[in-house]
Amino acid sequence: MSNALRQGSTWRGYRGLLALLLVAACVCTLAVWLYMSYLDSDITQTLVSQGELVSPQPRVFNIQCSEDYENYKRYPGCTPQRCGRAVTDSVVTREEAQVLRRLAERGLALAGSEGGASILDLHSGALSMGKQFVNIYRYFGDQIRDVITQEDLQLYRDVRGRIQAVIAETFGLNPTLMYLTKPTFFSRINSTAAKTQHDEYWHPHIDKVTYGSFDYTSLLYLSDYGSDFSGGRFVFMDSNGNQTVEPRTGRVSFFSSGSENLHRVEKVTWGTRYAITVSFTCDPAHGISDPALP
Ligand SMILES: O=C(O)CCC(=O)C(=O)O
Ligand SMILES: [Fe+2]
Repeated sequence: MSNALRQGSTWRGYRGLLALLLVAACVCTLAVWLYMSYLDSDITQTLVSQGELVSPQPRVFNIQCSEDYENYKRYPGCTPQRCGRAVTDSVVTREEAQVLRRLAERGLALAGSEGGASILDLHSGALSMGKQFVNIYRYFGDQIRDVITQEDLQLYRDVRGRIQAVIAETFGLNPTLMYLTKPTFFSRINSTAAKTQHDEYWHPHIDKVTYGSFDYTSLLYLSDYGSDFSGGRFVFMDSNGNQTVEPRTGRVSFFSSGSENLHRVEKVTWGTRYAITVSFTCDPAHGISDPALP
């Protein structure tokens, strides 16, 4: 074989190998990309499960505050310097949560949404009724005193105060510079199909955007994931995956309300889920007083 011929076939061999390598590299890249996007969409970690007891200290997960805070007015002693999320089972006892749950049951039994999500806001008096809301204080007048007692309201105030204290301690805030803000409400969720937008509790959202005044959100759970209901886990949606909190009677979950804590609630698939949303603002102008009977 002449030299030129030999060189030509060697070159063709190289070209073939190169093409093969290129195809292999492409396939590898595609596989890695598919795997990464699969992981991205499917990583769900349980932050705290229903069966655990987080006590005596809250379990705290620090996260970087979002840049949104640069656009908000700062209130020293309250505006988040540190952001994050935390869960504690030692701020509200199971017995206290059961008293509040019975209050929620009695209140919501007065009416309720036609769809699967009803709320009762003791501060404004708003109660879901059919496809809308009524004001319990106007609609039921003095009869409401049979449903909501002074002891219930005292318990709400106590619990609110303790939640405020644990949030302040966890995030290094001055509790006297945090104010309860609206809406503060009991929620009852079951698996009935939504009838109006008010029933669509499962959409991902940022509390600071949805509610405006919120700086710190807390949720007090009044029923148990797995035994009272299924679905209905709380989901923090992070860019690298989801983290869930499983509701447990008496469990308090709290977090900074900015976009670092995008979240949603899974659809409830059976049973009934009760919770209370208790939130705080740093802006005294958005503060409200504790719920009281008129
Ligand atoms: O009930 C929950 O777990 C969360 C509700 C919620 O995200 C909200 O009220 O903004
Ligand atoms: Fe929320």
